[in-house]
Amino acid sequence: GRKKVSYGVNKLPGPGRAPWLIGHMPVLMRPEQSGDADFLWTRLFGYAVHIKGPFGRDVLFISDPKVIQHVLNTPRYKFPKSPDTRFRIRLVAGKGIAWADGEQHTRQRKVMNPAFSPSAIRDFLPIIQDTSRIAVSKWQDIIAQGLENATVLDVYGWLSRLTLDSLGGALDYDFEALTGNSHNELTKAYKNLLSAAHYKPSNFSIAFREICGYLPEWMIGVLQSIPSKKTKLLMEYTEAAENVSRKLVDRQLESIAAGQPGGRDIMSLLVKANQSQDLNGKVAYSELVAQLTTLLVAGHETLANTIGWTLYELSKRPEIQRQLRSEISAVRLVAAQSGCHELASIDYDSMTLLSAVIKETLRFHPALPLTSRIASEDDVLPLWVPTTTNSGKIINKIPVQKGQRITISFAAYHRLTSLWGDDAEIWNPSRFLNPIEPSSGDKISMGMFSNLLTFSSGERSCIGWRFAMLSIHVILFELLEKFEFSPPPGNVKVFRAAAGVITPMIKDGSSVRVELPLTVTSVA
Ligand code: HEM
Repeated sequence: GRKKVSYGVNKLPGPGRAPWLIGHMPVLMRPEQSGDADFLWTRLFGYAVHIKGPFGRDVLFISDPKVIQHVLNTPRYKFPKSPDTRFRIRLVAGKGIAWADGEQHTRQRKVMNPAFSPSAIRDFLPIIQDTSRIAVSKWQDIIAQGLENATVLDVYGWLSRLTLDSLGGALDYDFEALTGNSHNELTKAYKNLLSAAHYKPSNFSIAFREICGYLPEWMIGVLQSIPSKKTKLLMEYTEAAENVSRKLVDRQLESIAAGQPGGRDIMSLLVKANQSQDLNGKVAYSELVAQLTTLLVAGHETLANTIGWTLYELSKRPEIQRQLRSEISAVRLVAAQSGCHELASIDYDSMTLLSAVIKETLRFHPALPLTSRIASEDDVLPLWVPTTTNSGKIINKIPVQKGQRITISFAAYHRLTSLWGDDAEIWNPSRFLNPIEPSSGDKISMGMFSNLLTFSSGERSCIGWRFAMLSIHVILFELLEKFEFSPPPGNVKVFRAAAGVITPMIKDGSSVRVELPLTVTSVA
């Protein structure tokens, strides 16, 4: 039998009662702006909060660094993704690595790692540079057509096409999203896929997705065939992506069979790595195919968002843009003096201000604001900051039982003043130029760098983080070198929509849409 514990998740402070069917999910998933509930709960109730999930379930809502470190960094899938989370992932990305669990995940990750190694990523640099320059010259053309040297552009729309094309380049597939004359089925199916599928879910779909996590395969198939606008969109997309993916995998298998060396693109590296595994290590053909969909979903809008929010913050700060531009010229000069006409990845690494600006955006606007896990066995979660239970008891650990749901708020964690300083509520890149030591608690060490959780941490962390960081550096470099960004005229308010990823949207009368309008001026 289980040990009786006198305190647990349901003894922690929290927002209290909620409707049985949907719990506090509407507050969390349909806020005015992404993170509203996260910040409010953390401010009112502390770093470990008791909320209600669908069907009366008790959920631990957590921003405490030590608990997060324990949950994400304990190996061997002790805290797997919950069934409803996996269902959601499966709907947008198929049964690829983000969906897989346990041993299947280990196998897939091993086969995919070579395509995301530092040296593989360096090979993708020219693709990212070339794609960025296509966007730059398109913008210059648009500006040249007007009377002034400035124009208002939907920067998010452009970034979304740019990141799709550069990811496509790394996958050796041409989406033709920037060239604009595309009738590509996948490009069309892709437009704002994540935001369309996740913005303002109804109470019905919140409960529905929860249930789907537990249904047998065939029943999900039947339910998905019930036509709704959102599922139809997703299914069209998944179908288009799988067609493309099959072509790419087949091409690589054929060239291996013909004894040819094969490409250096992600899918080729993936197929090659799989061929070199022994029988136990190999993943199935369908798993290879599912990876393309996964990579596009995981990498496309997340990248566009992060770069978009960086330009949004910079548009309000001309002085930081000026400093960045001098850092950019300096790097160009050093490269030219050493006889290189093209920049290498170490050149981008050397840019301290640009890196600080990017890190600050990753902290302030983490593309994925939260993730959900489930305890696979009874455990005790150590707290960084002691908390007080509803009965007044001060605790420094939380016992949890097998099956306990845990929602990790990256967004709230990234705003803890005890970790990031008193101005955590403000976008301020200088915090990464002169980092402060946290004043209290044990040392925290997690995430891919700088204790940021934007790419998560541990065995389920973002496999594409190096590719993402290089892309963000290169794209911002090319854009800031040629253009100045400022707020658009009028009183346009861009808001952080909670649409799975933190998406820039604007209100236009009674309708809202995905858009980031900025004034873009050619640098003389
Ligand atoms: C700024 C851009 C990006 C951000 C913020 C981001 C963030 C994340 C996060 C938070 C996770 C963990 C999800 C969870 O546990 O709930 C993740 C997983 C993943 N990401 Fe990224 N990502 C980015 C770009 C990319 C790119 C460019 C790629 C690929 C080209 C990629 C591929 C993946 C994959 C395959 C996974 C699943 C890994 C696994 O489960 O083993 N991501 N990402």
